[in-house]
Amino acid sequence: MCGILGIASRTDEVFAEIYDGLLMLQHRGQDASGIVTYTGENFREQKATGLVKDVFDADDAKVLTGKVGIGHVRYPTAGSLNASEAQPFFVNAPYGIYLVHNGNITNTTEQREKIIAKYSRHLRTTSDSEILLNVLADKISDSIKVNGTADPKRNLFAGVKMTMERIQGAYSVITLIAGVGMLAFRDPHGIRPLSVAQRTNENGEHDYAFASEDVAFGINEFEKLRDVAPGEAILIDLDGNMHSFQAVEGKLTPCIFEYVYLARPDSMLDGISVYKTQLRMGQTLAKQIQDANLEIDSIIPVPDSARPVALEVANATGIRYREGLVKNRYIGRTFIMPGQAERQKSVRRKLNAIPLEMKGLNILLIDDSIVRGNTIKKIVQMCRDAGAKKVYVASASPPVKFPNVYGIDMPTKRELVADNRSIEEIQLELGTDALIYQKLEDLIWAAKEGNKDIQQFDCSCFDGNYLTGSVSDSYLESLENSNRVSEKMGAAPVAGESWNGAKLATNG
Ligand SMILES: O=P(O)(O)OC[C@H]1O[C@H](OP(=O)(O)OP(=O)(O)O)[C@H](O)[C@@H]1O
Ligand SMILES: NC(=O)CC[C@H](N)C(=O)O
Ligand SMILES: [Mg+2]
Repeated sequence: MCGILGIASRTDEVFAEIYDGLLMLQHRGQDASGIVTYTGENFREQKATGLVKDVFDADDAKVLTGKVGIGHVRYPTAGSLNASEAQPFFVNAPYGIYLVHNGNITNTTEQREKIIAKYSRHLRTTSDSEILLNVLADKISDSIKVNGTADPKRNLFAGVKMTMERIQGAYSVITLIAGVGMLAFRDPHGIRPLSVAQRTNENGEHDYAFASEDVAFGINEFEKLRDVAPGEAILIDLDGNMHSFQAVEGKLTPCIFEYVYLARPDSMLDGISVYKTQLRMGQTLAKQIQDANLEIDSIIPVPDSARPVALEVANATGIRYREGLVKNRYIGRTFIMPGQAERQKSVRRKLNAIPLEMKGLNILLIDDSIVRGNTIKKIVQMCRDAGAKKVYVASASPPVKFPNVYGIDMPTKRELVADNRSIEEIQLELGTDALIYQKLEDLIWAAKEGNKDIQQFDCSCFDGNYLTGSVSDSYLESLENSNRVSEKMGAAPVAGESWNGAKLATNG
């Protein structure tokens, strides 16, 4: 997952607005940040590895002028960690296009070959997003060849349609196109979120914004219009008019893990409140906890993301809720930190047990998910060290058993603690006195209650069902061996080098 944002406004303060909006999306990616604005003549770009607050400064506000711009916060799920893969990406023809992407493209190998062999393009990085941009550019060019240059909107929409027919995987995208405007589109399954918002100035004119989560709108006084439909493209032209086009037929199957962990609780995605979904997850989990007949003195959430679930479990079971773990708020999200060693160390830096809530007590820890198991394993030990008598654990989502290929960093099966283990074996591995997982049907119910029109969710990390088509073993292998290093080295690669010493393609 990454966070993407775009604003087409009538004021010249778009850089500051994108900056503020990206801060609201920081939880979606902490590896790199980037913003590009368009002055009407030129693009102005700044991107680097790091958090939004570290990548941009007051001088950027002077340089990145213009009324329209797009931004990105990255959490790498394909390609490498290298700074050259920070987004937005640029291609200079046709028009000059900048692109930001949230998701993962699953047929990159064949698309890479086609781009190079058929269109004689050169790719500068190992990023799937760069491939997506180049396919889009090729397809818009193809349309220009057939239809001429007179109607850019027609060429853009035709280009998006052909791109959607060629690209597989998950993609929510915003592009900035010289002389034309801001174009956004969402894959035909709508796996990753994307919504559009509007605000009206005193002259009755509209500004528009796109964002991964609607929580990014309020800070700039935008009001959400709706979610972008799966398979839809929306263009905001440079005169501030909005045009929509259903590029291909879509069927909404959003990623259920967004509601478990990725999105902020104060966001609404595809008509579903993340917070309310988490409360409902608490209701269903409570039933299982009651059925387990454990003697529990207190329910303790693993901060932050498990709090709403734990609160509702406590309400439903009548067992007291206690804050027994204190979070150091200056440490980032651990699950999305690259490198296994880094993740493990950061759990210890991040959370600390309150002995008063532990000594001689039977506690039930609740977390939203158990992925690699690093977080909960460390916490269980920490609680025992602080004097807990029994440490039970409940996960608000089912066992994560399959790689995620749609933009969440769960690339390899074998690094998942639930891979090839029974619940008893996982319990043993994590060192808990009892282990309870949410049932998948309960999780689906919790999300679906928010929007009964949604027939199906992408639950692939729980059930291995890849809705965009079967995912080849070679693709999974390529993700596993990608230059993101993941847990292989336990650390980020030296600039210009991958985990196995091969040179990364940078700034070629
Ligand atoms: O099993 P693991 O691989 O350790 O990953 C699972 C943990 O990672 C996430 O927390 P994280 O610390 O990223 O963020 P949070 O503070 O928002 O909960 C998630 O909420 C779990 O606690
Ligand atoms: N998590 C994401 O959405 C990442 C986008 C893209 N696959 C990248 O790795 O940069
Ligand atoms: Mg957590």
